[in-house]
Amino acid sequence: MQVIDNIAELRSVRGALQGRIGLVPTMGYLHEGHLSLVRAARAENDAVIATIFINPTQFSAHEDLSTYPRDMPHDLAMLEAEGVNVVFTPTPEMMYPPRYQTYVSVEQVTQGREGATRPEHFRGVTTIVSKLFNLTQPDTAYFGQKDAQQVVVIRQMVRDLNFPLQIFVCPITREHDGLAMSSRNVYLNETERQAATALSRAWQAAGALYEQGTRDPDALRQAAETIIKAEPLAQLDYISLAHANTLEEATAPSNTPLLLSLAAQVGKPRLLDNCLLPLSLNTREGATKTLGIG
Ligand SMILES: Nc1ncnc2c1ncn2[C@@H]1O[C@H](COP(=O)(O)OP(=O)(O)OP(=O)(O)O)[C@@H](O)[C@H]1O
Ligand SMILES: CC(C)(CO)[C@@H](O)C(=O)[O-]
Ligand code: BAL
Repeated sequence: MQVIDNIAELRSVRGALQGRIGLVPTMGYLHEGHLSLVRAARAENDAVIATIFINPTQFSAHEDLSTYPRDMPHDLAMLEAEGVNVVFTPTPEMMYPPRYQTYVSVEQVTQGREGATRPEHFRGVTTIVSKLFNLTQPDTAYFGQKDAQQVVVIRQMVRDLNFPLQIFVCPITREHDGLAMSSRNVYLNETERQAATALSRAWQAAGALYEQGTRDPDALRQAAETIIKAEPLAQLDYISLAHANTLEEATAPSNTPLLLSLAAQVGKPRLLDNCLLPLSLNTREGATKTLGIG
């Protein structure tokens, strides 16, 4: 495995790679969720490039950029064990040198949900992901359903800017009790860790109602909200029930694929979770075929 920390070397190593290239962009502090992306990329490509970069432009001033968890030696050992060919680990100064002034903004699907609470976030994500696509020129790039709005935003960007690549979406990898794996789970103490299961219990309640035939969007949102509100350590940020292709909020009963997504603060971290409805869509194939496919 080659670990590369500068752009010139990355370009030269990329130029020498043959066949189909899969890209897995991450912010590090890797867990099984990240590894599920790496394994999919490994199985479907001739070479895999992973990136580890805590991208400052997607954090607002009050967020946890300086304390975001880091463990580069452990991350590199995990990626090596998975058979990754190249890991790119740039510095912020390399990606955003002095006088840097170019940003990529997707205008509509960035609104609401994560975009409401983190107004600068997606501009940072689409900027860095564009740069990583340009530098690594992958055939396929892998993202997690956990950040479902991010998938929709990136797919919109790929279509609009004609990036010649395919996006694959991997389902959410969970702890045994349902909590979605996330690097920020490390911030949870024991009591908060228990309380954090409210997020998966919330979408499961809405999912069960949906499977029993309920289609009223407010009733589905309400089922999820009741669970979060019953957990004193969880502070609800939003619950959204939206069309999975466009992210337009659902206003009427519908049998087309929906995304129920939610965010809540539990102690220090703000946690995300979601499910596609019908629940049978929460697979790699289901998520790849529905999220952000207009
Ligand atoms: N539990 C998970 N299952 C599947 N994919 C995941 C999971 N967690 C993260 N990913 C995906 O891994 C990629 C890199 O994510 P990132 O490095 O931000 O990890 P994270 O655990 O989501 O961190 P954070 O705690 O900051 O949300 C993203 O495409 C993300 O959606
Ligand atoms: C896609 C990404 C690596 C861009 O910094 C980040 O937003 C993430 O880890 O989901
Ligand atoms: N996976 C999302 C990255 C972030 O929270 O900035």
